[in-house]
Amino acid sequence: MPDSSSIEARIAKLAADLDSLSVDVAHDEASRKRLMGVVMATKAKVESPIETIWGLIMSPHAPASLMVLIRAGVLAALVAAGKPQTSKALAASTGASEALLIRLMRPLVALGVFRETALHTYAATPISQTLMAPPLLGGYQFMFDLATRALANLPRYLEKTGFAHVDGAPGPFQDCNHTQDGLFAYLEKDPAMMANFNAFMAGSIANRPDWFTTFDVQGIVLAGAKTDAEAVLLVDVAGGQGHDIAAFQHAFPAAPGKLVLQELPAVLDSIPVAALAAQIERQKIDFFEAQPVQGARAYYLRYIFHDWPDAACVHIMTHIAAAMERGYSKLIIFEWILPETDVPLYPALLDVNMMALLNGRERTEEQWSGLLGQAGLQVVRFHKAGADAEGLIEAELADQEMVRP
Ligand SMILES: C[S@@+](CC[C@H](N)C(=O)[O-])C[C@H]1O[C@@H](n2cnc3c(N)ncnc32)[C@H](O)[C@@H]1O
Repeated sequence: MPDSSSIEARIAKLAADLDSLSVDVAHDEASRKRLMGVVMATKAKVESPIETIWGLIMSPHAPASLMVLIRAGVLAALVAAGKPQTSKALAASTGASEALLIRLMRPLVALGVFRETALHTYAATPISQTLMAPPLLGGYQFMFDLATRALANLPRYLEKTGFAHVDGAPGPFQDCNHTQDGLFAYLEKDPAMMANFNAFMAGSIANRPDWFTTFDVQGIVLAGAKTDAEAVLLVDVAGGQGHDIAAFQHAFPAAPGKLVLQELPAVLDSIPVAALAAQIERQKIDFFEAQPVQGARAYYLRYIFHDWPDAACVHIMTHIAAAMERGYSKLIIFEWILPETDVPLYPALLDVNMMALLNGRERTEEQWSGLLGQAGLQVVRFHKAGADAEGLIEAELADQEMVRP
């Protein structure tokens, strides 16, 4: 057994190496991710099972504390101040109890969300400053209020169903909110939370790259696209407030054909007129009804199918298939393609999130092929960007006769 002084010396050397490495990888995303993977894998080996279990049990407490400070206006007040604030001053400016603030600040200071600069005096950190960005602030509130509530209810709900697979409404979300509504109908009745959700979707989630910077858009969409005035190049089906198609238009200003953003009426109505370039046509739709654009080069859907159980996905896909031109139109899906084994933590967690919130799911290649097949479509190619990233599923009308809705 190595003596403890040599172990101490090795730990000190490792700490120093990690410290300098963390600075060196700060601007090299691939190396930074690799280092994070190594650190997490090492943590899992070094941590005792009891520490791991206790970490899981205690993990909701910090997000709840932070949510209170967001709602009470403390986060915004601290970030806006740009300098340390006492608990007394924060309590006076927000109306929250000073004793409450002091208690909730403790775990967040321990996690580095805020900094304690003196007794009961706090300052923002890069974490709290970053959290003020609308996509993150909206996303945090949406996820905490709706997803976390549905997730907390998941065990009780599943116990009631005899642990049946979640495959449609009513599911955990309906059960904990005592509603028949799905998430999107629910959001329509809560405009403030819908604004949080739309801001969340509009931001590039966790700095994920756009599909057109990762995949071969030239080969998949642009090459062979029709150039006549009426031709539609790309339909962003359920594209939120248009952030994705706007970025596409910005990246390919000379691409031939029209760009169409389709969404539910309430979402389209929430987009200011000047927010999107005039070249982007807006169209109100319900994707459970007939697809109004016939024969587009590409029907693009990002983060749509994981929101829905299989039967609903086939329904949506069947309507798109009915509008596609054989040998020309493509269905392009930008979502996770789960590996069969060793699924990375983030998409594995997202799958559980989809179950609790939307009765939806993430899918493997085999599951994607099965769904598309039921809608009269076939996979041309699964384009992958690594196990820890979303992939692009390129599909076309299947060789056999198309299924009509
Ligand atoms: C998870 S968001 C994805 C939005 C966007 N594609 C993105 O990646 O940011 C799902 C979107 O589906 C839209 N949606 C839900 N039900 C719909 C329906 N029946 N018809 C059309 N859009 C719908 C929602 O309004 C929401 O913007």
